[in-house]
Amino acid sequence: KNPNEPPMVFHWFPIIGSTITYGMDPPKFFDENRKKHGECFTFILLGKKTTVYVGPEGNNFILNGKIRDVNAEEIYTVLTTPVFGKDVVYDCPNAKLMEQKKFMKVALTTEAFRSYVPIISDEVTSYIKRTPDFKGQSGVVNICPKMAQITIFTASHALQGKEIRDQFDEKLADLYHDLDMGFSPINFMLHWAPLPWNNRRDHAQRTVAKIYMDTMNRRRARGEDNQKDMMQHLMNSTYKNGTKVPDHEIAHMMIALLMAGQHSSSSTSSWIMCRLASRPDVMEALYQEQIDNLGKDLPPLKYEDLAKLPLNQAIVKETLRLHAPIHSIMRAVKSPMPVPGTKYVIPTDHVLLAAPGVSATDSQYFPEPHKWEPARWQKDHPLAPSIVRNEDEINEEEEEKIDYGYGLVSKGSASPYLPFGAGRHRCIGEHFANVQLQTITAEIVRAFKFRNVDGSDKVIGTDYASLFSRPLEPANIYWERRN
Ligand code: HEM
Ligand SMILES: N#Cc1ccc(COc2ccc(/C=C/c3ccc(C(F)(F)[C@](O)(Cn4cnnn4)c4ccc(F)cc4F)nc3)cc2)cc1
Repeated sequence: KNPNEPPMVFHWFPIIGSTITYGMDPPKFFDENRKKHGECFTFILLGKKTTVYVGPEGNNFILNGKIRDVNAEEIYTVLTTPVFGKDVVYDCPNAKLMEQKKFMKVALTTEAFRSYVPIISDEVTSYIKRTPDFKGQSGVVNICPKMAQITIFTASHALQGKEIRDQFDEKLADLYHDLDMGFSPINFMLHWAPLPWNNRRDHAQRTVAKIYMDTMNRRRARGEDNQKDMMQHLMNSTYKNGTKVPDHEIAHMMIALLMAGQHSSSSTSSWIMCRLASRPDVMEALYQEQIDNLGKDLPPLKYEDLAKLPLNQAIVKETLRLHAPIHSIMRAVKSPMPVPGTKYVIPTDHVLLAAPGVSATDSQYFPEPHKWEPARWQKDHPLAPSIVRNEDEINEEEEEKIDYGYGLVSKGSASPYLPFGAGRHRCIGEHFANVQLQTITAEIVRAFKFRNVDGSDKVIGTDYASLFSRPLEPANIYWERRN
């Protein structure tokens, strides 16, 4: 029992430690141990001493840690590099990742989002028309695979461009599935194993990268540089040391963006649909909000309309508060880290684990924290977060911002709501995700009324076994077409 280290969670076996209890239900594991040991405690995850530090202080300690103290790529590269490809994201020095994030973020402009809204709307409406599961006037559907389909089409078309999206129908869909099989927590441990799915993953990675590189060569051969999509922007980008971004790195960044956009949005949009089915009253309020603000003939959605639908925006915010796709953010400790206000010094053989979702469901910040109540994000609502009146206000007014090389990001050290992380590794896809999710939600609300099959307000449990927490399957929803 070392007084200079955080308390250790009791466990019977070495190696296994608390892996199963944590892996089955991370939020329950965090809550139980926070009550026993306080906000900072250590447990054994697959043989690694893993120190959890929750709450705004913990989020700040880990997410705003100095680059000489905390390291992301050492933990994540075994998972991401076989799937994305070499020399990008976690397979390069952090300074290079910061430049890559700048390139990616610069291409995600308001002007680009203006063009994405009609694209996403069309993908949703045409999908609803052509898929057999939505034939007829009403029925029951297992919603997760449908949302995965809708998100892959919208994410690939908007983020990757039409020529890539059109290849998605045939071979890319299967290749994407093989790539995806490699994206699982088991590969944190078994990434090296010549398991059948790891061989398929490697073949898929090489094939998908080749599709991107052939597309780039075709564009050059035809002198086409007018396309205003992500690939074109990356082709025109140059690192600070003067070298142009090599084609294989462009292809690998495109795969990374596709994986990020797909998993986070398909999980979040599935949760949105499950939550709407549990609250038909909210779905009606959303429909009425569109009529009140866009006119009863509901003209085709455009980017500017999204800002006129505050409840629609709050749906995404509240769903991410209860269902953040990334429940555990991890860092390797590179030099002993004293924990302010305690006598703990975290040694370099520990891994740090931040769990922003813990403070997002803490009644100290959010009254009735487990109630899905999108209206709480509107001013003066009885359940409005006391400290976080509205996360944007905190960011604009009081919150400190720092530029790590890809634009100003909030430290988020005061905020108990950080579904997109904070600090150096903060998400650059937040605005794209909001445009995509709000557009998908608004189109689904126009087309259907949802309710739970048993008419209750219950919501399905969470599957934590995959990399991104998502609804347990099947998540059946009763749908009825609005005529
Ligand atoms: C609801 C949607 C999303 C959520 C909740 C989300 C969440 C996050 C979180 C929590 C992080 C920090 C990870 C860490 O600190 O280790 C992150 C980083 C990142 N995300 Fe997202 N994300 C979403 C969508 C996207 C999209 C659509 C893209 C790309 C278009 C994207 C690209 C990235 C990138 C490039 C990083 C930086 C990783 C790093 O710097 O280490 N994300 N995201
Ligand atoms: N027995 C057992 C047993 C034990 C344990 C468990 C569960 O344990 C854990 C522990 C940690 C984690 C971490 C999730 C994690 C981290 C990084 C990434 C990522 F890097 F991939 C990402 O951030 C993803 N991202 C960002 N924005 N959108 N997507 C990203 C970044 C940049 C980029 F360009 C593309 C990206 F897509 N993805 C996911 C998940 C589960 C289950 C069972």
